[in-house]
Amino acid sequence: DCVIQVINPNTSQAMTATIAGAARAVAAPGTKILAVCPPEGAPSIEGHFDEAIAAIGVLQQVKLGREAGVSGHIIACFGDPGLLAARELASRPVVGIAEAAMHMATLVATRFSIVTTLPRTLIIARHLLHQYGFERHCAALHAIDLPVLTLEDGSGLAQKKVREQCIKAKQHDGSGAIVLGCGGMADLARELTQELGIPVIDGVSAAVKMIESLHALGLSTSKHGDLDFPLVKPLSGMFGSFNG
Ligand SMILES: O=C(O)C[C@H]1NC(=O)NC1=O
Repeated sequence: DCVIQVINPNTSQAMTATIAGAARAVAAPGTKILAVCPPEGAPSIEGHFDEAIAAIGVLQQVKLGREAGVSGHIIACFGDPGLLAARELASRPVVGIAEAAMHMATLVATRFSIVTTLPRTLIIARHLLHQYGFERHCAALHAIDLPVLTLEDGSGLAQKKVREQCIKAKQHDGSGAIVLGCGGMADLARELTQELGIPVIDGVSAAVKMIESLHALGLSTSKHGDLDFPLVKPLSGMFGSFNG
C-alpha cells in the first residue's frame, strides 16, 4: 500500500481540509492520504519571508513522516517551500505541487498559463519556472489579486476571480493548459476544465499521482550526491528536534 503525507505548509486548517479533499478525490484505492500542517508558523504563505518560515514547518513534518514510514511526501504550497531541503531529509520521494502541475501541463500542452493569488508572488512562480526548466513552456502568469485565505472565506469571490483569470488566459495567452497556482485552488480544477474546455491543472492531485507512480516504480529520492541526508552536526535551540 501507498501512504502519502500531504503537507500544507501554512497553518490554515480550512486550507488543509481543501487540500486533503483534492488529494483523496484522486488517490488510488490502495493509497492512504495523511494530510498535515505545521502546528505553528504562517497562516498563509504570500512571499519570500513567509516561505522561509514555512520551510521549517515543512521539514519538521517531513521528519515526522519519515519516522512514520510514509511512502512519499507532498509540499502542498505553490512555492514548493523547502523542497530540496526536504529531499535531503527524506528517504522517500518529495514532490511540490508547483513542479507536479507544471510537469503535467507539459504532457498535455506545448505552453501553459499560471493563475495564482497575489501579484507579489508571481516572482516566486517565475523563480520555479527557471529552477525547473519550464520557462519556455509558460506563456503567461496571472494573479487574482486577493490574499490566499480569501479562498477559504466562503464568499466565493476568490473562486469567481480564478474563473475570470482562467477565461482570460484561455482567450489571450495562446496556451493550451492552465496551472492553478495555490493549494487552496485544488478543488476548482475539475469543474473549470469541464466548463472552460481547456485542461486546468491542480498540483495537489498531480502530485498524488506522481508519488503513486514513483512508489509503483520503486523510485525514491536519490541519496547519491547532493540530496544525501544532511551532514550530521549538533543543531541548537529550536532546531534541536532535528538532531538524531
Ligand atoms: O503563493 C500562493 O499564492 C499560494 C501559496 N500560499 C499558500 O499559503 N499556499 C499556497 O499554495
